[in-house]
Amino acid sequence: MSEDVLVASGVSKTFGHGKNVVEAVKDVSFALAENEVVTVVGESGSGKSTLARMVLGLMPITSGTMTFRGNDVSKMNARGRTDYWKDVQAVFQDPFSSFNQFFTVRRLLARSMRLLDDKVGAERLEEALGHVGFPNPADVLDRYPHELSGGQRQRVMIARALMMRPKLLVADEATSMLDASLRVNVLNVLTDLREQLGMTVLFITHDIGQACYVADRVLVMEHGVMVEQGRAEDVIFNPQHEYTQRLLADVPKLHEVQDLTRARVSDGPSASGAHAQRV
Ligand SMILES: Nc1ncnc2c1ncn2[C@@H]1O[C@H](COP(=O)(O)OP(=O)(O)OP(=O)(O)O)[C@@H](O)[C@H]1O
Repeated sequence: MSEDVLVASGVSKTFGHGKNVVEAVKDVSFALAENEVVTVVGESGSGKSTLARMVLGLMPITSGTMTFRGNDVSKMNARGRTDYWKDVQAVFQDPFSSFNQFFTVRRLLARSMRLLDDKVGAERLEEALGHVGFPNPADVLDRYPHELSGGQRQRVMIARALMMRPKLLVADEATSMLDASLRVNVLNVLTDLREQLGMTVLFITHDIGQACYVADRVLVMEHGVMVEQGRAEDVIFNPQHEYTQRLLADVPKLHEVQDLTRARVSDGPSASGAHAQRV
Protein backbone atom coordinates (compact mmCIF):
# COMPACT_ATOMS: atom_id res chain seq x y z
CA MET A 1 0.00 0.00 0.00
CA SER A 2 1.62 3.31 -1.03
CA GLU A 3 1.82 6.15 1.44
CA ASP A 4 -0.10 9.39 1.12
CA VAL A 5 2.13 12.25 -0.03
CA LEU A 6 -0.38 15.05 0.37
CA VAL A 7 -3.50 15.06 2.54
CA ALA A 8 -6.15 17.81 2.43
CA SER A 9 -8.78 17.79 5.21
CA GLY A 10 -11.76 20.11 5.14
CA VAL A 11 -9.88 22.72 3.08
CA SER A 12 -11.77 25.93 2.24
CA LYS A 13 -10.78 29.16 0.52
CA THR A 14 -12.81 32.34 0.69
CA PHE A 15 -12.05 35.54 -1.22
CA GLY A 16 -13.43 38.99 -0.35
CA HIS A 17 -15.73 40.10 2.44
CA GLY A 18 -19.39 40.81 3.09
CA LYS A 19 -21.51 41.04 -0.05
CA ASN A 20 -18.48 40.33 -2.27
CA VAL A 21 -17.49 37.09 -0.61
CA VAL A 22 -16.62 34.20 -2.95
CA GLU A 23 -16.27 30.71 -1.51
CA ALA A 24 -13.92 29.34 -4.16
CA VAL A 25 -13.20 26.03 -2.40
CA LYS A 26 -15.56 24.57 0.19
CA ASP A 27 -14.60 21.92 2.74
CA VAL A 28 -12.60 19.75 0.34
CA SER A 29 -10.89 16.55 1.52
CA PHE A 30 -8.67 14.23 -0.52
CA ALA A 31 -5.33 12.46 -0.42
CA LEU A 32 -2.66 11.94 -3.09
CA ALA A 33 -0.72 8.70 -2.78
CA GLU A 34 2.86 8.10 -3.82
CA ASN A 35 3.20 7.18 -7.49
CA GLU A 36 -0.35 8.14 -8.38
CA VAL A 37 -1.81 10.32 -11.15
CA VAL A 38 -4.86 12.20 -9.88
CA THR A 39 -6.89 14.71 -11.87
CA VAL A 40 -9.12 17.49 -10.61
CA VAL A 41 -11.83 18.19 -13.16
CA GLY A 42 -14.58 20.79 -13.23
CA GLU A 43 -15.93 23.64 -15.33
CA SER A 44 -14.50 27.13 -15.31
CA GLY A 45 -14.87 28.72 -11.88
CA SER A 46 -15.23 25.42 -10.02
CA GLY A 47 -12.18 26.19 -7.87
CA LYS A 48 -9.55 23.95 -9.51
CA SER A 49 -6.81 26.56 -9.84
CA THR A 50 -7.46 27.90 -6.35
CA LEU A 51 -7.02 24.37 -5.04
CA ALA A 52 -3.81 23.95 -7.10
CA ARG A 53 -2.42 27.23 -5.74
CA MET A 54 -3.10 26.12 -2.17
CA VAL A 55 -1.39 22.76 -2.85
CA LEU A 56 1.60 24.69 -4.23
CA GLY A 57 1.72 26.87 -1.11
CA LEU A 58 1.14 29.97 -3.25
CA MET A 59 -2.03 30.97 -1.43
CA PRO A 60 -3.05 30.73 2.26
CA ILE A 61 -5.83 28.33 3.22
CA THR A 62 -8.88 29.93 4.88
CA SER A 63 -9.70 26.84 6.94
CA GLY A 64 -8.87 23.14 7.10
CA THR A 65 -5.45 21.54 6.88
CA MET A 66 -3.13 20.48 4.11
CA THR A 67 -0.12 18.34 4.94
CA PHE A 68 2.76 17.21 2.73
CA ARG A 69 4.49 14.14 4.12
CA GLY A 70 3.03 15.00 7.49
CA ASN A 71 4.12 18.68 7.52
CA ASP A 72 1.50 21.42 7.51
CA VAL A 73 1.79 23.29 4.20
CA SER A 74 0.06 26.42 5.55
CA LYS A 75 2.50 26.82 8.45
CA MET A 76 5.80 26.81 6.57
CA ASN A 77 8.35 29.56 7.10
CA ALA A 78 10.37 30.99 4.17
CA ARG A 79 13.04 28.27 4.45
CA GLY A 80 10.41 25.54 4.68
CA ARG A 81 8.70 26.92 1.58
CA THR A 82 11.94 26.89 -0.44
CA ASP A 83 12.45 23.25 0.52
CA TYR A 84 8.80 22.52 -0.30
CA TRP A 85 9.24 23.88 -3.82
CA LYS A 86 12.04 21.38 -4.43
CA ASP A 87 9.58 18.59 -3.64
CA VAL A 88 6.52 20.13 -5.29
CA GLN A 89 6.89 21.59 -8.76
CA ALA A 90 4.35 23.04 -11.18
CA VAL A 91 3.71 23.23 -14.91
CA PHE A 92 1.19 25.78 -16.12
CA GLN A 93 -0.92 26.36 -19.21
CA ASP A 94 1.20 28.73 -21.24
CA PRO A 95 4.80 27.60 -21.34
CA PHE A 96 7.41 30.27 -22.03
CA SER A 97 4.85 33.09 -22.08
CA SER A 98 6.78 34.85 -19.33
CA PHE A 99 10.18 34.09 -20.84
CA ASN A 100 12.37 36.17 -23.11
CA GLN A 101 11.80 34.84 -26.64
CA PHE A 102 15.28 35.98 -27.73
CA PHE A 103 17.00 33.55 -25.33
CA THR A 104 17.75 29.96 -26.28
CA VAL A 105 16.14 27.18 -24.29
CA ARG A 106 19.59 26.52 -22.75
CA ARG A 107 19.81 30.06 -21.43
CA LEU A 108 16.24 30.01 -20.17
CA LEU A 109 16.78 26.76 -18.30
CA ALA A 110 20.08 28.01 -16.86
CA ARG A 111 18.03 30.13 -14.50
CA SER A 112 16.44 27.06 -12.98
CA MET A 113 19.84 25.39 -12.84
CA ARG A 114 21.14 28.12 -10.56
CA LEU A 115 19.18 26.41 -7.80
CA LEU A 116 21.59 23.47 -8.19
CA ASP A 117 25.35 23.51 -8.53
CA ASP A 118 26.55 23.68 -12.17
CA LYS A 119 27.67 20.10 -12.67
CA VAL A 120 24.65 18.59 -10.92
CA GLY A 121 22.42 21.00 -12.82
CA ALA A 122 23.83 20.03 -16.23
CA GLU A 123 23.51 16.31 -15.44
CA ARG A 124 19.99 16.71 -14.18
CA LEU A 125 19.03 18.76 -17.22
CA GLU A 126 20.18 15.99 -19.58
CA GLU A 127 18.43 13.37 -17.47
CA ALA A 128 15.21 15.41 -17.30
CA LEU A 129 15.17 16.05 -21.06
CA GLY A 130 15.62 12.30 -21.59
CA HIS A 131 12.59 11.61 -19.39
CA VAL A 132 10.38 13.82 -21.54
CA GLY A 133 11.51 12.26 -24.82
CA PHE A 134 14.56 14.32 -25.85
CA PRO A 135 17.38 11.75 -25.74
CA ASN A 136 19.67 14.25 -27.47
CA PRO A 137 19.51 17.46 -25.38
CA ALA A 138 21.16 19.58 -28.09
CA ASP A 139 18.01 19.03 -30.18
CA VAL A 140 16.23 21.54 -27.98
CA LEU A 141 18.81 23.40 -25.90
CA ASP A 142 20.24 25.48 -28.72
CA ARG A 143 16.90 26.40 -30.21
CA TYR A 144 14.67 29.37 -29.50
CA PRO A 145 11.19 28.82 -28.03
CA HIS A 146 9.50 29.79 -31.33
CA GLU A 147 11.43 27.00 -33.06
CA LEU A 148 9.69 24.36 -30.94
CA SER A 149 6.16 23.03 -31.27
CA GLY A 150 3.70 23.70 -28.43
CA GLY A 151 4.08 20.09 -27.29
CA GLN A 152 7.89 20.33 -27.32
CA ARG A 153 7.75 23.57 -25.34
CA GLN A 154 5.47 22.01 -22.75
CA ARG A 155 7.77 18.97 -22.49
CA VAL A 156 10.74 21.31 -21.91
CA MET A 157 8.74 22.94 -19.09
CA ILE A 158 8.05 19.52 -17.59
CA ALA A 159 11.82 18.79 -17.83
CA ARG A 160 12.51 22.08 -16.07
CA ALA A 161 10.22 20.99 -13.21
CA LEU A 162 11.80 17.51 -13.13
CA MET A 163 15.28 18.92 -12.60
CA MET A 164 14.35 19.45 -8.96
CA ARG A 165 13.34 15.77 -8.76
CA PRO A 166 9.97 16.65 -7.24
CA LYS A 167 7.86 14.15 -5.35
CA LEU A 168 4.73 15.87 -6.63
CA LEU A 169 4.17 17.57 -9.98
CA VAL A 170 1.15 19.86 -10.29
CA ALA A 171 0.09 20.39 -13.92
CA ASP A 172 -2.56 23.13 -14.13
CA GLU A 173 -4.29 23.06 -17.55
CA ALA A 174 -0.86 22.12 -18.90
CA THR A 175 -2.30 20.76 -22.15
CA SER A 176 -5.12 23.25 -22.77
CA MET A 177 -3.30 25.24 -25.42
CA LEU A 178 -2.18 22.19 -27.39
CA ASP A 179 -3.96 20.58 -30.30
CA ALA A 180 -5.24 17.03 -29.89
CA SER A 181 -2.19 15.02 -31.00
CA LEU A 182 0.29 17.11 -29.00
CA ARG A 183 -2.03 16.95 -26.02
CA VAL A 184 -2.07 13.14 -25.97
CA ASN A 185 1.69 13.23 -26.30
CA VAL A 186 2.15 15.41 -23.19
CA LEU A 187 -0.45 13.39 -21.26
CA ASN A 188 1.54 10.25 -22.08
CA VAL A 189 4.73 11.91 -20.82
CA LEU A 190 3.00 12.61 -17.51
CA THR A 191 1.85 9.01 -17.05
CA ASP A 192 5.28 7.70 -18.11
CA LEU A 193 6.90 9.86 -15.42
CA ARG A 194 4.82 8.26 -12.75
CA GLU A 195 6.18 4.88 -13.84
CA GLN A 196 9.79 5.94 -14.46
CA LEU A 197 10.27 8.21 -11.45
CA GLY A 198 7.62 7.06 -9.01
CA MET A 199 6.30 10.59 -8.95
CA THR A 200 2.82 11.74 -7.91
CA VAL A 201 1.07 13.91 -10.53
CA LEU A 202 -1.86 16.23 -9.81
CA PHE A 203 -3.35 17.16 -13.17
CA ILE A 204 -5.90 19.99 -13.30
CA THR A 205 -8.24 20.18 -16.29
CA HIS A 206 -11.71 21.31 -17.34
CA ASP A 207 -11.88 18.36 -19.77
CA ILE A 208 -13.22 15.14 -18.25
CA GLY A 209 -12.05 13.20 -21.33
CA GLN A 210 -8.43 14.13 -20.60
CA ALA A 211 -9.00 13.64 -16.88
CA CYS A 212 -10.13 10.05 -17.34
CA TYR A 213 -7.48 9.28 -19.98
CA VAL A 214 -4.55 10.26 -17.79
CA ALA A 215 -5.67 9.50 -14.23
CA ASP A 216 -5.71 6.67 -11.75
CA ARG A 217 -8.22 8.67 -9.74
CA VAL A 218 -10.48 11.58 -10.65
CA LEU A 219 -11.71 14.32 -8.27
CA VAL A 220 -14.73 16.22 -9.62
CA MET A 221 -15.38 19.82 -8.50
CA GLU A 222 -18.53 21.88 -8.93
CA HIS A 223 -18.79 25.44 -7.53
CA GLY A 224 -15.96 24.80 -5.06
CA VAL A 225 -17.40 21.50 -3.77
CA MET A 226 -15.75 18.15 -4.48
CA VAL A 227 -18.89 16.33 -5.53
CA GLU A 228 -17.30 13.00 -6.45
CA GLN A 229 -13.96 11.24 -6.27
CA GLY A 230 -13.07 7.75 -7.38
CA ARG A 231 -11.00 5.53 -9.64
CA ALA A 232 -11.05 6.76 -13.25
CA GLU A 233 -12.84 3.62 -14.50
CA ASP A 234 -15.55 3.98 -11.85
CA VAL A 235 -16.07 7.67 -12.56
CA ILE A 236 -16.42 7.04 -16.32
CA PHE A 237 -18.51 3.90 -16.25
CA ASN A 238 -20.48 4.49 -13.07
CA PRO A 239 -20.61 8.22 -12.28
CA GLN A 240 -22.49 8.83 -9.04
CA HIS A 241 -23.12 12.55 -9.12
CA GLU A 242 -25.46 14.27 -11.56
CA TYR A 243 -22.77 16.88 -12.31
CA THR A 244 -20.25 14.19 -13.30
CA GLN A 245 -22.89 12.56 -15.50
CA ARG A 246 -23.45 15.91 -17.19
CA LEU A 247 -19.73 16.47 -17.78
CA LEU A 248 -19.45 12.99 -19.30
CA ALA A 249 -22.49 13.54 -21.51
CA ASP A 250 -20.79 16.65 -22.94
CA VAL A 251 -17.71 14.73 -24.12
CA PRO A 252 -18.23 14.37 -27.88
CA LYS A 253 -16.03 11.33 -28.33
CA LEU A 254 -16.38 9.61 -25.02
CA HIS A 255 -16.25 6.17 -26.65
CA GLU A 256 -12.61 6.94 -27.57
CA VAL A 257 -11.80 7.78 -23.97
CA GLN A 258 -13.52 4.59 -22.87
CA ASP A 259 -11.57 2.53 -25.40
CA LEU A 260 -8.29 4.09 -24.28
CA THR A 261 -9.09 3.59 -20.62
CA ARG A 262 -10.22 0.01 -21.16
CA ALA A 263 -7.01 -0.69 -23.07
CA ARG A 264 -5.00 0.78 -20.22
CA VAL A 265 -6.86 -1.26 -17.61
CA SER A 266 -6.58 -4.52 -19.53
CA ASP A 267 -2.94 -3.99 -20.52
CA GLY A 268 -1.89 -3.20 -16.97
CA PRO A 269 0.19 -0.27 -15.74
CA SER A 270 3.10 -0.82 -18.11
CA ALA A 271 0.92 -0.13 -21.14
CA SER A 272 1.18 3.62 -20.81
CA GLY A 273 4.96 3.36 -20.51
CA ALA A 274 5.32 2.40 -24.14
CA HIS A 275 4.96 5.83 -25.71
CA ALA A 276 8.06 5.79 -27.81
CA GLN A 277 6.77 8.12 -30.51
CA ARG A 278 6.62 11.74 -29.42
CA VAL A 279 5.84 14.84 -31.41
N1 LIG B 1 -7.89 36.21 -6.30
C1 LIG B 1 -9.22 36.06 -6.35
N2 LIG B 1 -10.05 36.99 -5.84
C2 LIG B 1 -11.39 36.85 -5.87
N3 LIG B 1 -12.02 35.78 -6.42
C3 LIG B 1 -11.25 34.82 -6.95
C4 LIG B 1 -9.81 34.91 -6.97
N4 LIG B 1 -9.33 33.79 -7.56
C5 LIG B 1 -10.38 33.05 -7.92
N5 LIG B 1 -11.55 33.66 -7.55
C6 LIG B 1 -12.90 33.15 -7.75
O1 LIG B 1 -12.95 31.84 -7.20
C7 LIG B 1 -13.75 30.98 -8.01
C8 LIG B 1 -12.89 29.79 -8.44
O2 LIG B 1 -11.89 30.25 -9.34
P1 LIG B 1 -10.75 29.28 -9.92
O3 LIG B 1 -9.86 30.09 -10.79
O4 LIG B 1 -10.14 28.52 -8.82
O5 LIG B 1 -11.62 28.28 -10.80
P2 LIG B 1 -11.15 27.29 -11.95
O6 LIG B 1 -11.98 26.08 -11.79
O7 LIG B 1 -9.69 27.13 -11.89
O8 LIG B 1 -11.58 28.07 -13.24
P3 LIG B 1 -10.76 28.28 -14.62
O9 LIG B 1 -10.68 26.94 -15.23
O10 LIG B 1 -11.61 29.24 -15.38
O11 LIG B 1 -9.44 28.86 -14.21
C9 LIG B 1 -14.23 31.83 -9.18
O12 LIG B 1 -15.52 32.28 -8.85
C10 LIG B 1 -13.26 32.97 -9.22
O13 LIG B 1 -13.86 34.14 -9.74
